[in-house]
Parts: sequence; C-alpha cells; structure tokens
Amino acid sequence: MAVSLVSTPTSTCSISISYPRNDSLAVSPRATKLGRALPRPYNGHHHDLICKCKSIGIFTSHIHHIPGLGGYRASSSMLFISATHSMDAEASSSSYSSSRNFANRGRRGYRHQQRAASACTGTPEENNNNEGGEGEVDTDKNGEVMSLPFVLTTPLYYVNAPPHMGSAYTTIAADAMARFQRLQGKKVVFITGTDEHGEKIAMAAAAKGQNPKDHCDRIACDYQALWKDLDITYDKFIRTTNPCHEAIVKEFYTRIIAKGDIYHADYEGLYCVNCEEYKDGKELLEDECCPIHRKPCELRKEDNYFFSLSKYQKPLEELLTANPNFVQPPYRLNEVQSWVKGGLRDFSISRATVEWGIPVPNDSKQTIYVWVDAMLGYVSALLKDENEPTLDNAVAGGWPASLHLIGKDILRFHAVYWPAMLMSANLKLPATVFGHGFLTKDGLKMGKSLGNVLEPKDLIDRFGCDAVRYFFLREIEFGNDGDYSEERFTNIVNAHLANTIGNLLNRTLGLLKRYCQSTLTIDSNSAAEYNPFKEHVMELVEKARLDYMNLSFNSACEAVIDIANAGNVYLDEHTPWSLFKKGDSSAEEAAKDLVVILEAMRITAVALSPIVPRLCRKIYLQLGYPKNDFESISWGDTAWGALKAGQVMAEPEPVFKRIEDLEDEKLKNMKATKKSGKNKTKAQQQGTENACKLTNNMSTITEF
Ligand SMILES: Nc1ncnc2c1ncn2[C@@H]1O[C@H](COP(=O)(O)OP(=O)(O)OP(=O)(O)O)[C@@H](O)[C@H]1O
Repeated sequence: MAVSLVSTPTSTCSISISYPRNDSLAVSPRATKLGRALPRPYNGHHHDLICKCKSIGIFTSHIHHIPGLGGYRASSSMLFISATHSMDAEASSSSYSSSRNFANRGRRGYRHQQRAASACTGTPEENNNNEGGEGEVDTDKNGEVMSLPFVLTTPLYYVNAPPHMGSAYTTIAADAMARFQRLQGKKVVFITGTDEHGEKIAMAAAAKGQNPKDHCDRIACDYQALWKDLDITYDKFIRTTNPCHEAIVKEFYTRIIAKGDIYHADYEGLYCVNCEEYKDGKELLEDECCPIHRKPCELRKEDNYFFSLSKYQKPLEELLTANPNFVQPPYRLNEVQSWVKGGLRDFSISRATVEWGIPVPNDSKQTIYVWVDAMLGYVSALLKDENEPTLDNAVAGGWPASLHLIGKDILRFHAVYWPAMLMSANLKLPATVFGHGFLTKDGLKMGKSLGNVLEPKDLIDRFGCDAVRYFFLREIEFGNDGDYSEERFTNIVNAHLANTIGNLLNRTLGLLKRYCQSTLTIDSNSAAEYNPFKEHVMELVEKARLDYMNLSFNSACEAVIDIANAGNVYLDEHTPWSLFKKGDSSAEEAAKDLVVILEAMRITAVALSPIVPRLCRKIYLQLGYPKNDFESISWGDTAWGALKAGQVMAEPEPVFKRIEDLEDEKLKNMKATKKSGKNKTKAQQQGTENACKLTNNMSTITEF
C-alpha cells in the first residue's frame, strides 16, 4: 500500500492512499483522527483523504493475497502522518508507527496560524479545504470532521448583450466540474450570475431606449434561459443589482478604507470601455487599440479613489511562489508572475463619470469601480436569504471559493487585483483561479463587443444540449484557444456519441433481447472473473477521475470514450452472435460477454455524466434501472459489479441520434407540421366558408 501526503500547507492534510491493483480485497482505511470509518474506496484501489488538521493517524486493516500460496494474510498498521513535514511515504502494511499525542488532542482540533497567502498547493479539489485565518478544524457535534463545500464560480457575465457561445463555454465547463464534485460526494455551491453595473451597460441600455434596470432584467433572463437549455445545475445566480450585494460591496469598501488602502488622486490614462479598464500603453496595439476588442482606447482624466495595489507586491509574489496552483494552467501562472514582477501600480477603484453603479460610501458623486463590485458577487452569492446582508454572514456561507473558472481575458482581475483586495479586507483567498482559452472566430476572440459570436441557442436547437456540451469540452483542450467548425462538430459528435456509445449499447441490447429475453443471466462480477477487460475499464475510469480533478475535460472524455471503444473491439473479437448459435457452454460464454459489455456501458454512463447528463440518463434507463436511480449515482458507482443476474433491460432504442438523422427527422416533422397546417388551413377555410354560407343562409332566412 502506498500512502503519500499530497500537499503540506500549514493546516491541511491531503493524503492519497493507493492499494495495489491486484489486491481486490483491500479494505478501507480508518482514520483515527476522524474517529469513523472512511467510505469504501470508490474503486477498491485508491482513496483521497483531505482533512483540516496538521496530522492524522490512519489505521488500516489490510488483506494481502499471497501469490502462489493461494491464501490471504490479514494485517493491521497505524500510520502517523504529519502535515508539518513534507513527506512522500511508501508504507507497507506491516510497518508500524503511531503517536499517542494524536489521540490526546481532543475533539476541538487545532488553532492555526494566520497567513496572508492562504491558498494551498494541489488540484482544486485538494485546495478546497484551504485555511488562511485563525480557525479550528470544522467538526460537527459528534467531533467528526465536516467536509467544506466545494464553491466554484463562473465569471459574472456582463449584461451589455445576451450570452453567446463563449459565455456558455465557461458555464458548461463549470457545470461539468460541479457535477463531478457532486458525484465525488462533495457539497457543491456552484455560483454564476450577471455583472450589471458600469458604463458599458448604461450605454447599451440607452442605445435600446431602455432604463438600465429594465435592460439588465431582460438580459439576466436570457442568461437564465440559456443555462436551463444547457442543463446547467447552478446553485446560486447572483445579480450585482441585488440590494444585498450592494450592502456587502459597501461594507467591503469601508473595510479597505479602514485598512488605509484607499486614497484620492487624479488619474490620466488610456481607457478601454469594453474592458472597463485603464490600459498600460505597452499592451496596446497600433493606434492605441485594445488587443482584445480591437477598438481604440480613449484618453481620460478623472479624480478617483485608488487602491494601493503596490502595497501587495511582495505578498502577491510570495503567494504565487508558495502556491503555484493558485493560478492554473501553469502557463497562465507564468503570465501572472511576469505581470507582478513587472511592478504593480495602484489602480482606480471608483469612477467619477459613471452613474450606473454602487455609490462610494461617503462620496455619492463617485461609484465603485465595476470590477470591484463584480468580484464581490462571488462572496455575496453565499449569503443565505434569511441572513442580514453583512460580509461576515456571506463569508460564513462557504467562502473562500475553491475554484474561479474564467477566461484568460479577465485573469489579471482574478489573479492579481482580487487576491490583493481580499488580503486588504482580511478575507481568505480562493484556492485556484483557472484561466481557460478563447473560442475564436477567424483567430479573434468571439465576444459581445466585437459581435462575432456563435449563438448557442441555434446549436442547441439543431443538435441538442448534450452534443453542444460534449463538442466544446471534448474538442478544445481546456486552457487553450479553439475554433468552431460545423464539420468537426458533426464528425466528433457522430463518431463518439452516436457510433461508439450509442451503437455499442444498441447492438448489445439487441443481442440480449434476441438470445436472453433482455435478461442478464449472470452477475457482472462473476461474468468478468479473470477477464482483463474489466481491469482495463477500471484503469480508464481512474484516468478519467484524475483528468476531471485536473480540469482536463477533453482527456476525461477521451478516457471514457475509450471504454466504449474497448467494448466495441471486445464485441467484435468475441462475436457472441456466433457463440449463441453454437449453444451450450459457448452460449453461456456469449451471455457473459453481453453482461460484461453492459456493465462497461453502465460505468461509462456514470463517468460521462458530468459532460452529457441526458445521454447518460438514457443509458441508465436502457439498462433497466428505474427512473430515479440515475439521480442518485455517485462516483463510487464506477466500481465494477453493479449489474446483477436477473436484471431486465429496457426495449432497445437508440440513445443518441446521428446529426444527419436528427436533422432529417426535424425536416420531416417540419414538413408534417406544414402539411397538417395546410390541411388545418383548408379545414379552417372550409369551416369559414361553411360558416359564411350559414351566415348567408341565416341572413337569407332573415331576409325572408
Ligand atoms: N470567446 C470566448 N471564449 C471563451 N470564453 C469566453 C469568450 N467570450 C466570453 N467568454 C467567457 O465570458 C467571460 C467574459 O464575460 P463578458 O460578459 O465580459 O463577455 P464577452 O463576450 O467577453 O464581452 P465583451 O466582448 O464585451 O468583452 C470570459 O472571461 C469567459 O469566461
């Protein structure tokens, strides 16, 4: 057994326990600090344990298979792991080390040192339990460690125009992560919303002859409607025009004034209204054009309030050095490090000329800079409806965030300005900021300001929500830029979802219906005994899990599709259709093969559910599960062996239609509707004529 301490921040133990692959009898470890048995490792091979304490003792009972002797040996061990030392221990279950201190520390846990740079190392998941302030282990009334929520956010989208495929891209990725974390048993708080103040919004509303609030209401509705169409399972939708948010922004602002981090000064600089940001001349293109929006910046002079960002130069440098996972992927960290190394300049935190915003406390002539306002939406979203709108109450709802998912265009705000402001307000820092790449059109960022957008609603209407979710997460390596092509979209979605998954399931269910009355003849565990296919599936599932944890959605998709690929190869090699014809033991083997494939399909459905939930639900229904079973799946269900003998499959039906079939079907439906419309119109006309005749008759009668 291998035990490794994944990260060693001051206060979080992040421990990974792996069992030897061939030891299928390994039992769960029991962490004595937790005082309770940990859940069974999800696949019998691996267990991640994150606890908010400096040290942990793990009691493990372990059963070894002794090769050659055909027997088993049980042994126990106690491992004591301390987070204060970096260690990567290989421990066999016969080694023993324990600490009495550990048991004597009581239930209330440990006090932690406050640290400005509180983000942790590790994956977003590992970072989730970061500690930055004076605090205690979170335990419930029985002294058990409570897991903190996984708080993840999308940007709060600017409502200058309706959403487009770029906005949908971040939100789909966040939804996949939220679904994955829920499968892992985490309590997830998935925050999205809209950023509704600022000059650009006021201008957009004026252009439509609307007042800003009506404009915001309309566009916020567009976002919510799109998230519904895309099956986005957000928990909180925060709008920055919400009065509770306003109260929290003002309190935050007042806190940083009290810290001495705000001062009054004049500023002159080049301003990009589309970025709502003063730009550094060095980063502009020819004619002082913004590199993102390709429009000239305006020279502006204002008296503003400034935030002393330069004061946080050193703490930010330390944060980025000590916690390289604070910014991901690593090449974005390099960008951020070079900005910081280039020297941080104070930035203006208010606007004198913008009325549509939150007034600066004690100076109603100025409004708070829209970016400060927007960032705080992540905190105010955590406020519970029944609580007073105070910063402390909002923070108690789950701050700090585990993961901010954003596009690379707004990296500087999230990875430089935001942590500095949080440090100023004595609030904890988010664990990870992940800046993904751009969806591009002709090499330029697709965006509302440029107007070169792809309409997600059109894609959903034509191809369905799962196809859209799958294509963008599978096709573009998360972090890099990517272009959309309809040809590529059709090819990928058809090949992976319709041909590889859909056909495999349909073929297998067809055979099962024909030869076994749609009923499994044997448990999936027994069917796969000594079968290397099962091991292969388990390896791919484990790969997918790690890929999800690292936000490598394309690799996670690839790993899961490989399960179905392997299933297709298996079926073609084993040719169960000919074995059934031979009868006797050959037919028994064939029936086993079908169970093996169907179990792999079930696992595929669990593992791909963060990406294409509708398709996976259909697979579960085809496998004969009742409607609600899919709603309660967990990652633990990727373990082999859930399908049991006697389970009756549903009538085989295609779970995913090829795009051309879908389009043909739509065309036929349209024609049929048109035809029935024509018939209806004819009938209506006939009816009207009859009615006219009747009226005429009546009038005739009347005339008589
Ligand atoms: N082309 C894109 N590719 C990927 N993500 C995008 C794209 N456009 C917007 N986003 C997502 O939306 C965020 C920006 O939100 P915003 O509301 O400012 O949209 P925008 O279309 O970029 O606006 P604008 O064009 O006015 O700058 C990005 O950080 C990213 O999360």
